[in-house]
Amino acid sequence: MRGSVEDSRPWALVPVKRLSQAKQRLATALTPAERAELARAMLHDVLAVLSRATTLAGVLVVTPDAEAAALAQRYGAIVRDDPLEQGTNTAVRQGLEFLQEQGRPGVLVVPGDVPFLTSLEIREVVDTLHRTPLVLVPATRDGGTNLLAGTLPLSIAPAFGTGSFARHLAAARARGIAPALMHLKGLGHDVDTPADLVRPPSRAVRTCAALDRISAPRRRPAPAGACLPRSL
Ligand SMILES: Nc1nc2c(ncn2[C@@H]2O[C@H](COP(=O)(O)OP(=O)(O)OP(=O)(O)O)[C@@H](O)[C@H]2O)c(=O)[nH]1
Ligand SMILES: O=C(O)[C@H](O)COP(=O)(O)O
Repeated sequence: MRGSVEDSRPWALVPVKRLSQAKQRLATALTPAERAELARAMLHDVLAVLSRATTLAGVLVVTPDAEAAALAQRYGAIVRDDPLEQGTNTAVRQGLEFLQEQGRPGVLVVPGDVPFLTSLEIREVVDTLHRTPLVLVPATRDGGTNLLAGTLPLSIAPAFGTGSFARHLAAARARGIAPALMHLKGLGHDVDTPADLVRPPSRAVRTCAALDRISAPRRRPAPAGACLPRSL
């Protein structure tokens, strides 16, 4: 694994479901092939940022999907299978167990659908993690948790799913922990519903390209501040 045992930097943990099953809440707007393409593009952009983050010792991807696993390995991530395929929390727990067995000191749990995250935001989260045992980044719109970071073993159990931010916050407070809450523009924007398909100014080039290809037949004028051109 990247990062020696003495390496005090945390690891990123990315749970990724089978691409063919991804983004069910977009089924009213996108075909299954388009949903898989978008999920793949978003994973690319998430891994591109995490793999370059010098504040992380490594990236662990937990997935049952062979294509997602191959993509993760191209970015230098460690991959663990997810034979159970029983949702985000089971996958995250498998990843946490693995990182703890490896003696890793900390983790950033990052879903695969936050393509607008930035390396600066990751640095800010890691810096904050030096000062507090738990960091939560809420989704801007839907009450979800777009990043959960903590020293290992985690002080709370992963409770991802609808309304997860309030659950994570309550679990921390029940243990007398005041987590650091970070409202971050990039990490806060996950792509779950058709309303999320509007793009912020971003260098998530693969996600933007996928959205362009998907929206081309339905093209409305690109919203102001759409993805920056590839050349930038
Ligand atoms: N390994 C693994 N990852 C999962 C599983 N279910 C969800 N995930 C991942 O957990 C994160 C949050 O998942 P969701 O938002 O619930 O799933 P989604 O595909 O993004 O969206 P929906 O299908 O609309 O719920 C994403 O990175 C998913 O890929 C699972 O059973 N196994
Ligand atoms: O909070 C969560 O469960 C994860 O961020 C996923 O949330 P989502 O299903 O709203 O993407």
